[in-house]
Amino acid sequence: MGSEWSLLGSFTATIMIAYTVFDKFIPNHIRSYVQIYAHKLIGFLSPYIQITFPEFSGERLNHSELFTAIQTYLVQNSSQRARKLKAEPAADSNSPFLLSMDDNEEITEIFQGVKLWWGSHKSMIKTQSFSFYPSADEKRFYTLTFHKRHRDLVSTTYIPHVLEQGKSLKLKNRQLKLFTNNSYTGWGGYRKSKWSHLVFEHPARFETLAMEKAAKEEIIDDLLTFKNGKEYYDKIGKAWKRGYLLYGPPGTGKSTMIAAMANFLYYDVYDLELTAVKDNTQLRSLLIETTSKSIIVIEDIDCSLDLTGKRVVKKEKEKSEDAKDPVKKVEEEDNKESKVTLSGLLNCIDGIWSGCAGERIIIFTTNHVDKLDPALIRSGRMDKKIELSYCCYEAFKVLAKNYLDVDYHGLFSVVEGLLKETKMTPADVAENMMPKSKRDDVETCLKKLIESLKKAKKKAEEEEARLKKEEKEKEKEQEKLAEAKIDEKAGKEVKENGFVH
Ligand SMILES: Nc1ncnc2c1ncn2[C@@H]1O[C@H](COP(=O)(O)OP(=O)(O)OP(=O)(O)O)[C@@H](O)[C@H]1O
Ligand SMILES: [Mg+2]
Repeated sequence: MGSEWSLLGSFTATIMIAYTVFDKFIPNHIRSYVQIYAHKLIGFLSPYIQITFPEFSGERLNHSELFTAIQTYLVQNSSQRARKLKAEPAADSNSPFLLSMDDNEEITEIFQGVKLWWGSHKSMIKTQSFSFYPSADEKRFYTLTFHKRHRDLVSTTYIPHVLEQGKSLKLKNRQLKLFTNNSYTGWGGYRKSKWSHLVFEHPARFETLAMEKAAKEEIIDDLLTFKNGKEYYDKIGKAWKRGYLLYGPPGTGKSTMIAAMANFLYYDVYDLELTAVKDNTQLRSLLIETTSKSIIVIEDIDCSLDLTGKRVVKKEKEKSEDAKDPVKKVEEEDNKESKVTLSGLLNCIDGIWSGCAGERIIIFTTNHVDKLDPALIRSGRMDKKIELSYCCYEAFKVLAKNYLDVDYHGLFSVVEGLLKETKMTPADVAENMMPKSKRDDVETCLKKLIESLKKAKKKAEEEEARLKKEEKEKEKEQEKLAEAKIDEKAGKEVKENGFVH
């Protein structure tokens, strides 16, 4: 084994020295010929096979999932064995930093009695243009070297094993992310991503979500069935996705519920701001870039999209004036209204979207469910519609536990009675009940809430009385108008016929 290792080491070193000399002193056109023949010669002489795994792949140089899985696998397996290590901040993990093998370092691994060598490399891409993204010009890759008699074992067993281990380790270590879409200013290649992300650290959980217990359990069951439903979706031949529509007045917990869902399922959240998407093509490429095990959220769908397909057209005169001003022209380009149409969105939801790897949830929220186009919310697109409404007694009890840490208090019955007669959102109940200083005990907080509920009740009653009064006045006016019309008609008849009925 030792001799094999040193043989490979000296062989690699010779090749590297030769390559450096060659890279520096030989002109480009000769270099490519020499490279082809040198590779052939190495292939002929060496009993070893080498596989390269580049960091970026494909025509658009997307980040390779393969590379990421290997990287995770090697971080776990190399830190004990490599002599040259590098420490990097762990953006995607629970620990503050990660140790992995340094660039141009190699480690050996024995798999089913077979020896393999992993190498970590970095090369620079020579670009002419000045770049603000120095790291984008670095090309990183891993190499896997093994004897050619193990070709089958490596390709059919070892590499799949590494990928599976890497992916599951990543899943185990990862932190949830909250993605937001960047407004389009030329997402150019791999340098500017379509999505930016932060670590998702919302504390919401189903236990702290204020709503009726039965409704909550139904949603949890639904989510669990979905999460564990891969085989079922395969069996029925349906894409593994689910659509939810959350609707209700502001402050009833729609966004909070989305956070609770993400924490419960351990899915990333993609917060899709439709107004920053210029057209259907961009929407499609954004959705294609989302990963599985994610929730895609479109908040306030009624406000984000012109559901009738009509666009606000600027007056021609204003347009031509703006066109003369170069600053306004640039601003206009940037602020151009979103041209995402309802049909584009629907196509994305059930067309392209279905073709993506599964395990995705899409959630729409709205304050005005009646404003939505039926096509958007029909079954199959929105599989479950969840109404989040004003605070009920059960929801209040959850909030009291969250905010005051009490399960019961003598004043609860007063609150219960008032909640039956008054509409108050969970957000307002929470705000009114929250201790404002250290001196505020449970009773003080509950009394404050009762006071606010009474005020809200009085206000609602006054509002109702005002509306009733307005209605009556309207009715009276209409009656008067009708009477005046009858009088006018009668007057005309007298004039024309000269008599009264
Ligand atoms: N059902 C609830 N359970 C627990 N907390 C709630 C609930 N509803 C509202 N809250 C509290 O009120 C705040 C606002 O709620 P949230 O943002 O979820 O409302 P929303 O329905 O998304 O409102 P909007 O329609 O304005 O987006 C939250 O930060 C949360 O603390
Ligand atoms: Mg919200």
